[in-house]
Amino acid sequence: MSYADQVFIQTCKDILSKGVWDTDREVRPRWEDGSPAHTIKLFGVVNRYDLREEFPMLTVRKQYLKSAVDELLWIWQKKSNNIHDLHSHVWDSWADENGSIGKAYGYQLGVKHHYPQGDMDQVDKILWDLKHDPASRRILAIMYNHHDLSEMALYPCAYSMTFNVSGNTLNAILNQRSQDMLTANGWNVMQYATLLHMIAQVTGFQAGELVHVIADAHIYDRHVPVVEELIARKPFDAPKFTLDPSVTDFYAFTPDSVKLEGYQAHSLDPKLIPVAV
Ligand SMILES: Nc1nc(=O)c2c([nH]1)NC[C@@H]1CN(c3ccc(C(=O)N[C@@H](CCC(=O)O)C(=O)O)cc3)CN21
Ligand SMILES: O=c1ccn([C@H]2C[C@H](O)[C@@H](COP(=O)(O)O)O2)c(=O)[nH]1
Repeated sequence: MSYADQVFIQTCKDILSKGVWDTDREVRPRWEDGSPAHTIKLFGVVNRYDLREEFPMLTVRKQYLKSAVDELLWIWQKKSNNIHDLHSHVWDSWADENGSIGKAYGYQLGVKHHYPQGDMDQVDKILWDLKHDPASRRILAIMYNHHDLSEMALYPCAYSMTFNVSGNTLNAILNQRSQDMLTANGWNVMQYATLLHMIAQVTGFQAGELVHVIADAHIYDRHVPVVEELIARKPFDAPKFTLDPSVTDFYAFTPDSVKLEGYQAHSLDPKLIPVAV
């Protein structure tokens, strides 16, 4: 059984059995028909994935790794905030008439800051530190910039990634303030596991643990029956993940740099997953 399935199933069971509904409150997100999208949530979920053991990928529902990696590279490599630079439609509902999602995600990672080593953005600072100062405990990127929140279509959810070296191993903590379990838990985990593999490869480390800290892990009301069906399924084993070993420059990765072997997964009709906006 894929370890990511085990974690997903347990987290969803915990949310459904111990979670708290927000039905008595006003909430921001809406369904397509305009009704409020309520959730049941659990506060403070921490999941650990050891990338040396296996790649964290769901099999209880088929996932599209290349599409997820395309969005990851849109943020971390292209540092774009425009959906015209994205090959999927996952951000369409939050874009303005020019395709912009405002000063969120990729925009924040593209802003240059002044450091003792020179002016660079947060991604290049991470790459510089891992190459020149791997003992540093200050290697992180953060997109939750209060100064610019009023100009973001959606406030960053997966908002910070902290890198930390132990021996030859590169570990990371993904901080996420809000997680839509059905739409994006598997999606975000495989994205940031891939990022850890990529950054480790180009800085000469072995990818180790990804620790995923989620403040508000929730299941939307209309997703509950789908989640109940998914967690009753019998998972397959995790696929084998490989990253093109010839890539030594972070900016040379493409979605085709990732490969999966032996990925077996249950299908799920996308119409069953409406996304609350
Ligand atoms: N309510 C909500 N949940 C989210 O997960 C979410 C937001 N809003 N707003 C911004 C982004 C958009 N996200 C999304 C939206 C849709 C898919 C999605 O439909 N994924 C499909 C594959 C899509 C494709 O490959 O083109 C899937 O099956 O995983 C994934 C992430 C995650 N984020
Ligand atoms: O990468 C992402 C982006 C977004 N989400 C989810 C989490 C929430 O359900 C919504 C955002 O709504 P807020 O009211 O701003 O929390 O999007 C995700 O899970 N992963």
